[in-house]
Amino acid sequence: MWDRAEASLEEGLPFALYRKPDEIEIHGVFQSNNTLHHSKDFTEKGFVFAPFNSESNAVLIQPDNVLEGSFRTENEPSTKTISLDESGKGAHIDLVRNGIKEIEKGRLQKVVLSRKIEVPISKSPLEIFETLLNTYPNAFGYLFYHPEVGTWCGATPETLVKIKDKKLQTMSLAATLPYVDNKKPDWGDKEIEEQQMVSEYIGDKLAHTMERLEIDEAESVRAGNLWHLRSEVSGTMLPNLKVKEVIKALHPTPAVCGIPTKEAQQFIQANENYQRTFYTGFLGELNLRAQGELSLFVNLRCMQLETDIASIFVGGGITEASDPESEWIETQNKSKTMLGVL
Ligand SMILES: C=C(O[C@H]1C=CC=C(C(=O)O)[C@@H]1O)C(=O)O
Repeated sequence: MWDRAEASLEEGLPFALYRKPDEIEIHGVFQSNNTLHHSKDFTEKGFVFAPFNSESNAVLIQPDNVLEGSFRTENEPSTKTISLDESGKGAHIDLVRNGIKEIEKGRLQKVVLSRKIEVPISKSPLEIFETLLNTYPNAFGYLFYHPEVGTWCGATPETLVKIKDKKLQTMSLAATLPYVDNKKPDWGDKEIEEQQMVSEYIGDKLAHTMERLEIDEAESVRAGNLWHLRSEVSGTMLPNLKVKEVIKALHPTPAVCGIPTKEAQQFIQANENYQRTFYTGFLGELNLRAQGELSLFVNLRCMQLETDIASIFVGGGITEASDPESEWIETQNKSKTMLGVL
């Protein structure tokens, strides 16, 4: 599979390699020509790669060749010290301040604000992906390539939605604290409220589409060097509900956009200093195992790889209680996830 991926990169042919959280199997979806396909309504078969902007088309890698293999994780001792760069601090703090002002005016309840960090790289995409698989066994780890889209990889902790036999699973994931050895996180009111907003939003959005819907209590989950708060959400879809409607209800969730969605999207578009493209979009298997079965993840803790440069994307949820300096530190901490594999 690795040779095939290497050859596809050389020949400019699209593919996706991925490993689901806590699994050992690696899957490869390879397309045998370089056509840029899109998914119209998520009934197609393949690997989907969708941008943040829900109005734009989702890219589809057609499964001309599907390969499976296993990957034995070697726990690479992390000897590396990650040096963090303070450039971009002023601009990010201003962005967060503007977000808080907008919330105080009552136009928004929450908004997720992000930035891009560019770093030089010397490793190949496959070397980076191998380190990523070794470093983050609990995440959804992927390497995506399309000559017209670029090369992306990531280790995301967030499921957008899994559907099988009309049974749906998703999650409300928000709030961040750094991981400290042998210590449980001590969540403050800001974080608890931030995650509750996401749970309530998902509940409201899905309620009318489900026969049954359960939202579990929030629990602390570890994602690399970070802690998050997560509630598992599960339900049974109404018989005639289409997958497209479920995705429309869920993407973009307030874990990556905000509340209300449209106003938060407009604020992000007008105020972030770059284009998110595929960061905070979603990706994964579409009808590959059976029609109506999918396994999609939110594109977080990710980066776009170019020949000598990687663009790492990091953001955080802003509420009225946010402190700009802490939000800056949070994005610095989040950047360590990808910096650690370069
Ligand atoms: C937007 C990101 O994280 C989201 C997911 C979990 C926790 C988040 C937070 O604490 O703000 C964010 O909502 C990111 O990692 O770039």
